[in-house]
Amino acid sequence: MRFLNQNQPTHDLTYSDVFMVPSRSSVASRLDVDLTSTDGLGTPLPLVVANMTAISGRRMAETIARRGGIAIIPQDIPTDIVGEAIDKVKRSHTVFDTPIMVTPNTTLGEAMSLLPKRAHGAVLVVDGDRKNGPLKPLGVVTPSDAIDEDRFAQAHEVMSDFVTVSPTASPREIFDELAANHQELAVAVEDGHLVGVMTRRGALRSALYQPAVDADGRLKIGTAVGINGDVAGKTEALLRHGADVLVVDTAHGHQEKMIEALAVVRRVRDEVARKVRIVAGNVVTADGVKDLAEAGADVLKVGVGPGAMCTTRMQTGVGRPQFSAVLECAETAQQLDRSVWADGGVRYPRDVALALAAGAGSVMIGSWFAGTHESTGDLKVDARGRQYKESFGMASARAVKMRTRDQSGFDRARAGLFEEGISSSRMYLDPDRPGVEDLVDFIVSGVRSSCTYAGARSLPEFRDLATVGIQSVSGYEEGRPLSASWS
Ligand SMILES: NC(=O)C1=CN([C@@H]2O[C@H](COP(=O)(O)OP(=O)(O)OC[C@H]3O[C@@H](n4cnc5c(N)ncnc54)[C@H](OP(=O)(O)O)[C@@H]3O)[C@@H](O)[C@H]2O)C=CC1
Ligand SMILES: Nc1nc2c(ncn2[C@@H]2O[C@H](COP(=O)(O)O)[C@@H](O)[C@H]2O)c(=O)[nH]1
Repeated sequence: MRFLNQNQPTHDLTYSDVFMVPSRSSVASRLDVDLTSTDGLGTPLPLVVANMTAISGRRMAETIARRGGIAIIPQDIPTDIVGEAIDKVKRSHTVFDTPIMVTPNTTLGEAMSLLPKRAHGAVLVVDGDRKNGPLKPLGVVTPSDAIDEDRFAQAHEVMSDFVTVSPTASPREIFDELAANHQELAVAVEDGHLVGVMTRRGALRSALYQPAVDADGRLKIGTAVGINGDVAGKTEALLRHGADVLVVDTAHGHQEKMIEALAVVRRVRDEVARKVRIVAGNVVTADGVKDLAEAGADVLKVGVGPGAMCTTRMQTGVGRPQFSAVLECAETAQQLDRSVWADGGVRYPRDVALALAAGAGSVMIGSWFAGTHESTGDLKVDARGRQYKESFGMASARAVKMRTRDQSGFDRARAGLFEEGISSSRMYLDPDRPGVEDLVDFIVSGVRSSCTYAGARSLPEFRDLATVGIQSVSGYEEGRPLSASWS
């Protein structure tokens, strides 16, 4: 990356402070751009879902991995539950989605309450015990099946037929089959047993994206470890459960306790002999990168204070504008043969592109993904009828209370005084992009386009070729679209 007109910045910059200019390009199509991450994880997309309790669970992990990214399960979740989440993700199909399933006797009211958990807009009625053995799909229930029906009607009484496809059908064949039948959801069945579902849009996505898979061809998932408590025991358990990356995470990553924790995580990883990448943070300086790299981190997580749930900068005055933090840390990491994740502050596709131009190997997103069907929270509706999910920061009093649940009442109450995050915020679902895959489409189309503007076919090329300028507030404002006339 270079600065336009050789203008070296005289102060640190946020994503909003910068822009990129186009360069002469030989890349004819945005589809010619390879967005494989450069952090050593090799995920087909450079996108990571932040380890935040309100956001990252197994539905999120499965969905994002199917499209090429990876989710990190937070450190506050009990290890056995994390193990179950890993197991479920690993057993998920890499191409077909997991449907919401109910038994034939489930009430319509209950079936409809489950609908927002996934973006398919349908609930599948199945026969069989989903814990033991194959399931037989019987029908689907959609909101239109529910119109004028009693909430206590049973699913088998209101369900409608579905389009059946073979698991070996191509996305194009499935799309065409659905279009010919004026249907939205296909059910993949093999020997009468359920394999998964695919919507028309899912068929398009399957043709555009590659799943992020491990050496055995199963979907990837990462987990976080804190620096307190039984770091060795937790690390070993997570590795044995099958975690594909370990994120050693704390607010102030450049502290000696982190360096000690990293040594433990690295030792256990080598003993268990699973060569997963170790990510550690958060840091924002070259010195932080050097110390954590020396302590055993493969990837450095960069960002103090840019997060949407974050009160650190207002509480402490500590942090650093994120574009400059990523740029400096990525340069140092590259010299040490390491990589960085740009963590926090991403609100638009442009921010992802700018983080990658600054040298990030992948970009971590939290709050933006909170307002989606796949985040962990329950869907709520405000007084104006807008759908939202509740989100909260991992250093908020709410999260601290959960994290310290094994401590005494006194210690918990004292820890709660040191909050540096928002305990409750509303993340509204965008009616045009209510699913995390809709946001992935939005981000990926933007980033592919950024790459072709720079003349880059891959992320290493993008980092080399991007030309970045510094803009005023009015420069940024000029780029914002208007939803109404200006006079
Ligand atoms: N990226 C960011 O800007 C931030 C991210 N977070 C996120 O919140 C989550 C919780 O992190 P965290 O609060 O570190 O909780 P942890 O449970 O990981 O504990 C942090 C440990 O570091 C010690 N510590 C020393 N100095 C600090 C400091 N300035 N801030 C916080 N802890 C300090 C704490 O001791 P003691 O409590 O006794 O002081 C405690 O032992 C993580 O997921 C983290 O990524 C939190 C804040 C900022
Ligand atoms: N200072 C705080 N930072 C937090 C808290 N919870 C999470 N985070 C950080 O934010 C990013 C995600 O950023 P976003 O803008 O995409 O939401 C996350 O990975 C953490 O590093 C918090 O309570 N306080």
